[in-house]
Amino acid sequence: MTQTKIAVIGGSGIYDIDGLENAQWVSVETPWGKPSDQILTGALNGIEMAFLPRHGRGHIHSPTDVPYRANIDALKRLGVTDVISVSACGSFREHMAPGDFVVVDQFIDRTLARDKSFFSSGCVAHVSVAHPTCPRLSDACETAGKAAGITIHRGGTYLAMDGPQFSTLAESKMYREHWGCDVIGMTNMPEAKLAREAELCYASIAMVTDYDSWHPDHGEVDVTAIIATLTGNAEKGRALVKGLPELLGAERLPCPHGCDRALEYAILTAPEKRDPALLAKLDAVAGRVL
Ligand SMILES: CSC[C@H]1O[C@H](OP(=O)(O)O)[C@H](O)[C@@H]1O
Ligand SMILES: Nc1ncnc2[nH]cnc12
Repeated sequence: MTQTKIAVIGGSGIYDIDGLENAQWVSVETPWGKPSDQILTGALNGIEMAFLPRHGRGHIHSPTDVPYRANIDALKRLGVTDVISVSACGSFREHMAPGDFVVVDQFIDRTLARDKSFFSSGCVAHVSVAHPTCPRLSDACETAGKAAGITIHRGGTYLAMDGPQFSTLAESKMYREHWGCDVIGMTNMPEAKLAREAELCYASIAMVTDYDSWHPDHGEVDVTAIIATLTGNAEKGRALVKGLPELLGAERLPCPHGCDRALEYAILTAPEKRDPALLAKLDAVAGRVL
């Protein structure tokens, strides 16, 4: 029987979580380099937990330089089954107001300068990301959020941009009016794609911190105001996370949406043509099918 192990990847303003039993920061080495930081492991209501600050404690990594592959590999290596991404985002919708949470279910990936796959020549694989988030895990996040009294919107399209600068007014209007995006951030891609390749269920909780730059009644994006909103609403995030163990339970059944079997038929390179060096690096993320 597989045991549930829930990882929380904390975004800007979230560098720690409290309340874990037997909490311990552990170092994890990966073939893809060092993760953003040590990983806090422990348990919550009898369920194993892991917490990784995406930007590192002290906010060291810029959105493009976050070691996304090392982060996902490290979580997989620790036996994580479910990944909850918590991030700050700008909103393109009036009703998704600062302080609200959005359970993101779609992405438009505008990032360029990032390593987006564990696979490459020597072991070629193509996974589907048509539905990049796990509905089962998203359900749990929505339920936990509502139980914690959070205004939480189910479903939303997240525009992932490189940054670190915020968008121009023309970009902001284009994403909102023509591309149908609901929120914007700089980190959920390629994180979600890599989680799928590693056969991890992934859900994204985006906390609205601002209206980006499109809103006529709000000024330009201001990082000080973003952090103030994040800090002022941090308790909501903590309350949501605390509700997850009970909802997910200790026994991890196969994901009804197949996230944990994403690689089943994905690898195309013939066994005798595979690069042994790359296969060695794939031991954690693809070991199940190699
Ligand atoms: C602090 S404002 C911009 C910064 O915040 C978000 O980070 P994260 O997604 O890790 O919460 C956003 O994506 C930018 O990286
Ligand atoms: N407006 C915005 N654009 C990109 N990333 C953000 N993170 C928080 N607010 C953001």
